Amino acid sequence: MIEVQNITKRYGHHTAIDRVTFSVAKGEVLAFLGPNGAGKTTTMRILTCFMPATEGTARVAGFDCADQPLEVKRRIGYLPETPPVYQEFTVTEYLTFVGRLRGMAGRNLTTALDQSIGRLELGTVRHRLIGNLSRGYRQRVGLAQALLHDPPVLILDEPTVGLDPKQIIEIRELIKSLAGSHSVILSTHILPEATAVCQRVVIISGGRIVAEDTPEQLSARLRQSEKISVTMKRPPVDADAKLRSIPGVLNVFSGQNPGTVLIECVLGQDLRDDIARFVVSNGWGLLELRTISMTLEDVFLRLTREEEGLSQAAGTPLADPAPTSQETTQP
Ligand SMILES: Nc1ncnc2c1ncn2[C@@H]1O[C@H](COP(=O)(O)OP(=O)(O)OP(=O)(O)O)[C@@H](O)[C@H]1O
Repeated sequence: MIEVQNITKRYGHHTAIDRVTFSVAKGEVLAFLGPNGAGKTTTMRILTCFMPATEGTARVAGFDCADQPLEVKRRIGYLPETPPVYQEFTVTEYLTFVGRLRGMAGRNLTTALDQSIGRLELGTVRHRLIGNLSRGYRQRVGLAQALLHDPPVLILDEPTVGLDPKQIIEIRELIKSLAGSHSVILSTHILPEATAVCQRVVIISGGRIVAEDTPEQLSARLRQSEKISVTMKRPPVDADAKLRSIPGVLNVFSGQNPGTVLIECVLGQDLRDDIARFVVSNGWGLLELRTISMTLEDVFLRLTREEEGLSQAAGTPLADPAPTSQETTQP
Protein backbone atom coordinates (compact mmCIF):
# COMPACT_ATOMS: atom_id res chain seq x y z
CA MET A 1 0.00 0.00 0.00
CA ILE A 2 2.95 2.30 0.73
CA GLU A 3 6.22 1.83 -1.15
CA VAL A 4 9.16 4.05 -0.35
CA GLN A 5 12.25 3.46 -2.48
CA ASN A 6 15.58 5.10 -1.73
CA ILE A 7 14.21 8.52 -0.90
CA THR A 8 16.68 11.22 -0.02
CA LYS A 9 15.77 14.75 1.03
CA ARG A 10 18.30 17.54 1.18
CA TYR A 11 17.66 20.95 2.65
CA GLY A 12 20.48 22.90 1.05
CA HIS A 13 23.61 21.03 2.04
CA HIS A 14 21.88 19.22 4.90
CA THR A 15 20.71 15.67 4.17
CA ALA A 16 17.61 15.14 6.32
CA ILE A 17 16.91 11.61 5.06
CA ASP A 18 19.29 9.41 3.15
CA ARG A 19 18.15 6.59 0.85
CA VAL A 20 15.22 5.56 3.02
CA THR A 21 13.43 2.42 1.83
CA PHE A 22 10.47 0.68 3.45
CA SER A 23 6.97 -0.50 2.68
CA VAL A 24 3.68 -0.88 4.49
CA ALA A 25 1.27 -3.65 3.57
CA LYS A 26 -2.50 -3.33 3.41
CA GLY A 27 -3.94 -3.30 6.91
CA GLU A 28 -0.55 -3.07 8.58
CA VAL A 29 0.40 -0.62 11.34
CA LEU A 30 4.02 0.42 11.05
CA ALA A 31 5.93 2.39 13.66
CA PHE A 32 8.39 4.90 12.38
CA LEU A 33 10.57 5.23 15.40
CA GLY A 34 13.42 7.65 15.90
CA PRO A 35 14.74 10.43 18.11
CA ASN A 36 14.13 14.12 17.44
CA GLY A 37 15.60 15.23 14.15
CA ALA A 38 15.89 11.67 12.79
CA GLY A 39 13.90 12.51 9.68
CA LYS A 40 10.45 11.19 10.57
CA THR A 41 8.50 14.34 9.75
CA THR A 42 10.46 14.82 6.53
CA THR A 43 9.48 11.31 5.42
CA MET A 44 5.82 11.89 6.39
CA ARG A 45 5.78 15.15 4.45
CA ILE A 46 7.07 13.47 1.32
CA LEU A 47 4.48 10.71 1.64
CA THR A 48 1.68 13.24 2.09
CA CYS A 49 2.87 15.21 -0.98
CA PHE A 50 3.68 18.24 1.14
CA MET A 51 7.05 18.39 -0.57
CA PRO A 52 8.96 16.23 -3.05
CA ALA A 53 11.94 14.05 -2.29
CA THR A 54 15.26 15.16 -3.74
CA GLU A 55 15.82 11.61 -4.98
CA GLY A 56 13.93 8.33 -4.93
CA THR A 57 10.28 7.43 -5.27
CA ALA A 58 7.37 7.19 -2.85
CA ARG A 59 4.11 5.57 -3.87
CA VAL A 60 0.79 5.27 -2.06
CA ALA A 61 -1.80 2.79 -3.32
CA GLY A 62 0.16 2.61 -6.57
CA PHE A 63 0.23 6.39 -7.13
CA ASP A 64 3.43 8.38 -7.23
CA CYS A 65 3.63 11.06 -4.52
CA ALA A 66 5.50 13.48 -6.79
CA ASP A 67 3.57 12.95 -10.04
CA GLN A 68 0.05 12.10 -8.83
CA PRO A 69 -0.38 14.08 -5.60
CA LEU A 70 -4.15 14.43 -5.88
CA GLU A 71 -4.66 10.67 -6.19
CA VAL A 72 -2.34 10.12 -3.25
CA LYS A 73 -4.01 12.76 -1.07
CA ARG A 74 -7.45 11.23 -1.73
CA ARG A 75 -6.23 8.01 -0.18
CA ILE A 76 -4.42 9.47 2.80
CA GLY A 77 -5.53 10.78 6.15
CA TYR A 78 -2.79 12.84 7.77
CA LEU A 79 -2.43 13.96 11.33
CA PRO A 80 0.58 16.27 11.53
CA GLU A 81 2.44 16.76 14.79
CA THR A 82 0.38 19.87 15.49
CA PRO A 83 -3.28 19.12 14.67
CA PRO A 84 -4.40 21.38 11.80
CA VAL A 85 -7.51 22.65 13.58
CA TYR A 86 -9.08 26.09 13.52
CA GLN A 87 -9.70 27.37 17.02
CA GLU A 88 -12.57 29.64 15.96
CA PHE A 89 -14.67 26.76 14.61
CA THR A 90 -16.82 24.38 16.56
CA VAL A 91 -15.94 20.70 16.10
CA THR A 92 -18.87 20.16 13.74
CA GLU A 93 -18.12 23.31 11.74
CA TYR A 94 -14.51 22.34 11.36
CA LEU A 95 -15.18 18.74 10.31
CA THR A 96 -17.86 19.94 7.88
CA PHE A 97 -15.31 22.35 6.40
CA VAL A 98 -12.72 19.55 6.06
CA GLY A 99 -15.35 17.25 4.51
CA ARG A 100 -16.20 19.90 1.89
CA LEU A 101 -12.53 20.35 1.09
CA ARG A 102 -12.49 16.63 0.50
CA GLY A 103 -15.36 16.99 -1.94
CA MET A 104 -18.03 15.52 0.34
CA ALA A 105 -21.55 16.92 0.53
CA GLY A 106 -25.10 16.14 1.61
CA ARG A 107 -25.86 12.77 3.12
CA ASN A 108 -22.34 11.46 2.53
CA LEU A 109 -20.88 14.27 4.55
CA THR A 110 -23.43 13.97 7.37
CA THR A 111 -22.86 10.23 7.65
CA ALA A 112 -19.06 10.60 7.59
CA LEU A 113 -19.28 13.36 10.18
CA ASP A 114 -21.41 11.30 12.54
CA GLN A 115 -19.20 8.24 12.13
CA SER A 116 -16.05 10.20 12.73
CA ILE A 117 -17.49 12.00 15.76
CA GLY A 118 -18.73 8.69 17.16
CA ARG A 119 -15.45 6.89 16.58
CA LEU A 120 -13.44 9.61 18.35
CA GLU A 121 -16.07 10.06 21.08
CA LEU A 122 -16.49 13.73 20.30
CA GLY A 123 -20.28 13.74 20.72
CA THR A 124 -20.29 15.75 23.93
CA VAL A 125 -18.10 18.50 22.51
CA ARG A 126 -19.29 18.65 18.91
CA HIS A 127 -20.79 22.13 19.34
CA ARG A 128 -17.92 23.57 21.35
CA LEU A 129 -15.26 25.89 19.96
CA ILE A 130 -12.06 23.98 19.24
CA GLY A 131 -10.07 26.77 20.92
CA ASN A 132 -11.81 25.90 24.21
CA LEU A 133 -11.07 22.18 24.05
CA SER A 134 -8.34 20.38 25.98
CA ARG A 135 -5.20 19.22 24.18
CA GLY A 136 -6.52 15.65 24.17
CA TYR A 137 -9.82 16.59 22.59
CA ARG A 138 -8.06 18.76 20.00
CA GLN A 139 -5.90 15.77 19.12
CA ARG A 140 -9.04 13.68 18.70
CA VAL A 141 -10.50 16.33 16.42
CA GLY A 142 -7.25 16.14 14.43
CA LEU A 143 -7.67 12.39 14.15
CA ALA A 144 -11.34 12.80 13.22
CA GLN A 145 -10.36 15.01 10.26
CA ALA A 146 -7.76 12.42 9.20
CA LEU A 147 -10.37 9.64 9.29
CA LEU A 148 -13.29 11.62 7.92
CA HIS A 149 -13.08 10.41 4.30
CA ASP A 150 -12.27 6.86 5.48
CA PRO A 151 -8.89 6.75 3.73
CA PRO A 152 -7.13 3.39 3.31
CA VAL A 153 -3.86 4.99 4.48
CA LEU A 154 -3.28 6.96 7.67
CA ILE A 155 -0.14 8.85 8.50
CA LEU A 156 0.04 9.92 12.10
CA ASP A 157 2.93 12.08 13.26
CA GLU A 158 3.47 11.74 17.01
CA PRO A 159 -0.26 11.39 17.72
CA THR A 160 0.03 11.02 21.49
CA VAL A 161 2.46 13.83 22.28
CA GLY A 162 1.15 16.05 25.05
CA LEU A 163 -1.72 13.76 26.05
CA ASP A 164 -2.35 12.46 29.53
CA PRO A 165 -1.95 8.71 30.19
CA LYS A 166 -5.65 7.96 29.85
CA GLN A 167 -5.86 9.81 26.55
CA ILE A 168 -2.71 8.05 25.33
CA ILE A 169 -4.29 4.66 25.98
CA GLU A 170 -7.47 5.70 24.19
CA ILE A 171 -5.62 6.96 21.12
CA ARG A 172 -3.45 3.82 21.03
CA GLU A 173 -6.55 1.63 21.24
CA LEU A 174 -8.08 3.57 18.40
CA ILE A 175 -4.97 3.13 16.24
CA LYS A 176 -4.94 -0.58 17.02
CA SER A 177 -8.57 -0.81 15.96
CA LEU A 178 -7.58 0.60 12.55
CA ALA A 179 -5.26 -2.33 11.85
CA GLY A 180 -6.59 -4.72 9.26
CA SER A 181 -8.80 -2.16 7.57
CA HIS A 182 -6.21 0.61 7.23
CA SER A 183 -2.50 0.90 6.51
CA VAL A 184 -1.05 3.13 9.18
CA ILE A 185 2.32 4.78 9.66
CA LEU A 186 2.75 5.95 13.20
CA SER A 187 5.69 8.25 13.69
CA THR A 188 6.91 8.27 17.27
CA HIS A 189 9.97 8.66 19.44
CA ILE A 190 8.36 6.61 22.21
CA LEU A 191 9.52 3.02 22.13
CA PRO A 192 6.68 1.47 24.20
CA GLU A 193 4.21 3.13 21.87
CA ALA A 194 5.76 1.44 18.88
CA THR A 195 5.78 -1.95 20.55
CA ALA A 196 2.26 -1.58 21.98
CA VAL A 197 0.51 -0.51 18.82
CA CYS A 198 2.45 -1.64 15.77
CA GLN A 199 3.04 -4.87 13.92
CA ARG A 200 6.36 -3.72 12.53
CA VAL A 201 8.93 -1.18 13.59
CA VAL A 202 11.28 0.83 11.39
CA ILE A 203 13.98 2.58 13.36
CA ILE A 204 15.37 5.70 11.73
CA SER A 205 18.35 7.64 12.96
CA GLY A 206 20.31 10.45 11.39
CA GLY A 207 18.12 10.16 8.30
CA ARG A 208 18.89 6.48 7.74
CA ILE A 209 17.01 3.30 8.53
CA VAL A 210 19.04 1.34 11.04
CA ALA A 211 16.66 -1.53 11.86
CA GLU A 212 13.37 -2.98 10.70
CA ASP A 213 11.43 -5.85 12.20
CA THR A 214 8.42 -6.84 14.26
CA PRO A 215 8.54 -5.67 17.88
CA GLU A 216 8.56 -9.34 18.94
CA GLN A 217 11.51 -10.15 16.70
CA LEU A 218 13.45 -7.12 17.87
CA SER A 219 12.89 -8.08 21.49
CA ALA A 220 13.56 -11.74 20.86
CA ARG A 221 16.85 -11.04 19.14
CA LEU A 222 17.93 -8.97 22.07
CA ARG A 223 16.89 -11.52 24.61
CA GLN A 224 18.91 -14.14 22.79
CA SER A 225 21.92 -11.97 22.11
CA GLU A 226 25.01 -12.72 24.10
CA LYS A 227 26.60 -9.58 25.47
CA ILE A 228 29.65 -9.55 27.65
CA SER A 229 31.12 -6.56 29.39
CA VAL A 230 34.85 -6.72 30.01
CA THR A 231 36.92 -4.28 32.04
CA MET A 232 40.69 -4.43 31.61
CA LYS A 233 43.51 -2.67 33.40
CA ARG A 234 45.93 -2.23 30.48
CA PRO A 235 44.12 -2.72 27.18
CA PRO A 236 46.15 -1.70 24.11
CA VAL A 237 44.68 0.90 21.77
CA ASP A 238 43.71 -1.80 19.31
CA ALA A 239 42.08 -4.06 21.92
CA ASP A 240 38.71 -3.81 20.13
CA ALA A 241 40.13 -5.12 16.87
CA LYS A 242 42.06 -7.90 18.60
CA LEU A 243 39.04 -9.04 20.62
CA ARG A 244 37.05 -9.11 17.40
CA SER A 245 39.39 -11.84 16.14
CA ILE A 246 38.11 -14.32 18.77
CA PRO A 247 35.90 -16.86 16.97
CA GLY A 248 32.27 -16.19 17.82
CA VAL A 249 32.75 -12.49 18.55
CA LEU A 250 30.54 -10.33 16.32
CA ASN A 251 31.40 -6.86 17.49
CA VAL A 252 33.28 -4.98 20.14
CA PHE A 253 32.23 -1.55 21.35
CA SER A 254 34.33 0.76 23.49
CA GLY A 255 32.68 1.80 26.73
CA GLN A 256 32.58 5.25 28.27
CA ASN A 257 34.74 4.03 31.14
CA PRO A 258 38.37 3.61 30.13
CA GLY A 259 39.27 -0.04 29.75
CA THR A 260 35.70 -1.28 29.45
CA VAL A 261 34.34 -2.85 26.27
CA LEU A 262 31.08 -4.48 25.33
CA ILE A 263 31.48 -7.65 23.31
CA GLU A 264 28.63 -9.02 21.21
CA CYS A 265 28.84 -12.75 20.56
CA VAL A 266 27.12 -15.22 18.26
CA LEU A 267 23.77 -16.31 19.66
CA GLY A 268 23.85 -19.35 21.84
CA GLN A 269 27.59 -19.28 22.47
CA ASP A 270 29.04 -18.57 25.88
CA LEU A 271 32.44 -17.06 25.15
CA ARG A 272 33.30 -15.90 28.66
CA ASP A 273 35.95 -18.53 29.06
CA ASP A 274 37.59 -17.75 25.68
CA ILE A 275 37.52 -14.02 26.29
CA ALA A 276 38.94 -14.33 29.80
CA ARG A 277 41.81 -16.49 28.54
CA PHE A 278 42.48 -14.13 25.64
CA VAL A 279 42.66 -11.06 27.89
CA VAL A 280 44.78 -12.77 30.54
CA SER A 281 47.18 -14.40 28.07
CA ASN A 282 47.76 -11.00 26.44
CA GLY A 283 48.55 -9.52 29.84
CA TRP A 284 45.85 -6.83 29.61
CA GLY A 285 44.86 -7.22 33.28
CA LEU A 286 41.35 -8.64 33.58
CA LEU A 287 39.44 -6.63 36.20
CA GLU A 288 35.85 -7.65 35.49
CA LEU A 289 33.93 -9.88 33.10
CA ARG A 290 30.18 -10.27 33.15
CA THR A 291 27.31 -11.07 30.84
CA ILE A 292 24.80 -8.33 30.42
CA SER A 293 21.33 -8.30 29.03
CA MET A 294 20.30 -5.47 26.76
CA THR A 295 16.75 -4.34 26.55
CA LEU A 296 15.07 -3.19 23.38
CA GLU A 297 15.47 0.31 24.74
CA ASP A 298 19.25 -0.08 24.95
CA VAL A 299 19.53 -1.14 21.37
CA PHE A 300 17.18 1.59 20.26
CA LEU A 301 19.40 4.10 22.02
CA ARG A 302 22.51 2.64 20.49
CA LEU A 303 21.04 2.56 17.02
CA THR A 304 19.74 6.07 17.25
CA ARG A 305 22.78 7.77 18.73
CA GLU A 306 23.83 9.16 15.40
CA GLU A 307 25.72 12.08 16.85
CA GLU A 308 28.03 9.64 18.55
CA GLY A 309 29.51 8.02 15.50
CA LEU A 310 26.95 5.50 14.36
CA SER A 311 27.95 4.18 10.95
CA GLN A 312 25.39 1.54 10.20
CA ALA A 313 24.52 0.58 6.68
CA ALA A 314 20.85 1.00 5.93
CA GLY A 315 18.85 -2.03 6.99
CA THR A 316 21.66 -3.63 8.96
CA PRO A 317 20.07 -6.31 11.11
CA LEU A 318 20.18 -5.88 14.85
CA ALA A 319 22.02 -9.12 15.36
CA ASP A 320 24.91 -7.80 13.32
CA PRO A 321 25.32 -4.14 14.14
CA ALA A 322 28.24 -2.11 12.88
CA PRO A 323 30.69 -1.07 15.56
CA THR A 324 30.51 2.31 17.17
CA SER A 325 33.23 3.75 19.28
CA GLN A 326 30.78 5.24 21.78
CA GLU A 327 28.99 2.15 23.00
CA THR A 328 28.35 2.03 26.71
CA THR A 329 28.45 -1.22 28.55
CA GLN A 330 25.58 -0.47 30.87
CA PRO A 331 22.41 -2.45 30.20
N1 LIG B 1 12.76 23.05 6.33
C1 LIG B 1 13.94 22.61 6.79
N2 LIG B 1 15.09 23.25 6.47
C2 LIG B 1 16.28 22.80 6.91
N3 LIG B 1 16.45 21.69 7.67
C3 LIG B 1 15.34 21.05 8.04
C4 LIG B 1 14.03 21.45 7.62
N4 LIG B 1 13.12 20.58 8.14
C5 LIG B 1 13.84 19.67 8.84
N5 LIG B 1 15.15 19.94 8.79
C6 LIG B 1 16.24 19.15 9.40
O1 LIG B 1 16.15 17.84 8.87
C7 LIG B 1 16.39 16.88 9.89
C8 LIG B 1 15.20 15.95 10.05
O2 LIG B 1 14.11 16.70 10.57
P1 LIG B 1 12.68 16.07 10.82
O3 LIG B 1 11.76 17.18 11.27
O4 LIG B 1 12.26 15.29 9.65
O5 LIG B 1 12.98 15.08 12.02
P2 LIG B 1 11.97 14.33 13.01
O6 LIG B 1 12.47 12.94 13.14
O7 LIG B 1 10.58 14.51 12.55
O8 LIG B 1 12.21 15.09 14.36
P3 LIG B 1 11.12 15.70 15.40
O9 LIG B 1 10.58 14.53 16.13
O10 LIG B 1 11.96 16.60 16.24
O11 LIG B 1 10.10 16.44 14.56
C9 LIG B 1 16.71 17.67 11.15
O12 LIG B 1 18.10 17.79 11.24
C10 LIG B 1 16.07 19.01 10.89
O13 LIG B 1 16.76 20.03 11.58
